[in-house]
Amino acid sequence: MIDLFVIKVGGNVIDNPVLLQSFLKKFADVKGKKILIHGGGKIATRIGDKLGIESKYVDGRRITDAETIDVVTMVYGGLVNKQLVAKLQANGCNAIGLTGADANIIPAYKRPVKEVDFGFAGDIRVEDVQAAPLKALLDAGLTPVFASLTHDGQGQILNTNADTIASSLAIALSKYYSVRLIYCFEKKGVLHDASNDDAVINLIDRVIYKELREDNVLTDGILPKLENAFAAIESGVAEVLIGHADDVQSNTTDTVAGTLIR
Ligand SMILES: Nc1ncnc2c1ncn2[C@@H]1O[C@H](COP(=O)(O)OP(=O)(O)O)[C@@H](O)[C@H]1O
Ligand SMILES: CC(=O)N[C@@H](CCC(=O)OP(=O)(O)O)C(=O)O
Repeated sequence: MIDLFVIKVGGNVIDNPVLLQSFLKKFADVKGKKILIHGGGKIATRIGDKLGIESKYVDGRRITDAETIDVVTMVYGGLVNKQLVAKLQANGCNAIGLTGADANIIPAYKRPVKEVDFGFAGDIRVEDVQAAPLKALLDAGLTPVFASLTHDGQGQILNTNADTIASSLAIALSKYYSVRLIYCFEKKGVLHDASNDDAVINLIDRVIYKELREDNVLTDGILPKLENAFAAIESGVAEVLIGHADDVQSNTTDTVAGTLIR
């Protein structure tokens, strides 16, 4: 099988022009077939603030009411996606910007209201993801760049966590490719101590994950990231890595830097 790199870039990198520039150059230089996934939660929060629309999160997921879905559609699908595509083009990478609504690649359903009403937040059933149009774009030599938006098939855009989109696409594309899923963020990997950037844990399996959780080593966004990483590795994705955006290139080779998920 041909290799495919499915790479997600984190919100703290997108929000840092120096880190972002360096990441995009390295991403553009990655050899072979690749896909980029992004969110941009921090930028959406800032622009929402300017418009008087306050951002609320529960369990790391944004409460996406009617005003908020318009903000995130504009920010993720417009501003961030098109800026990333233009910057990749400037680096010689023939990128094409997409949301999950384009070519019906990521159908989703509105999260049912239980204790919390997340509004227009979309959950994905991996079996619904349409990998064939993505393969056609990859075969045409293009590099798809996905904003963290999906749709319900009835005309409604939904807001879906970018880590979840990355793992869902990686799983769906595993029928065509040997996929390496790489989560790039502003830390060198999953850390023994979140304040010590050098305390990288080289390998995490379910047993180690349980121990780390019991020891309260993992908090905030790293928890859903690891859940998405395990979902991928347990559903046919060949390799899953979590590492620094600056290490993206070595993480597409054998000289892995960061945390390997098994
Ligand atoms: N043990 C840990 N190792 C690495 N990051 C951790 C750890 N515990 C908590 N974190 C936090 O998790 C965050 C990553 O999650 P998140 O912000 O959702 O990522 P992204 O930027 O990719 O969207 C890090 O910025 C860090 O603050
Ligand atoms: C439903 C939900 O929470 N969606 C996320 C999508 C963006 C995202 O995941 O961006 P980062 O990877 O940059 O955090 C949000 O709006 O924050």
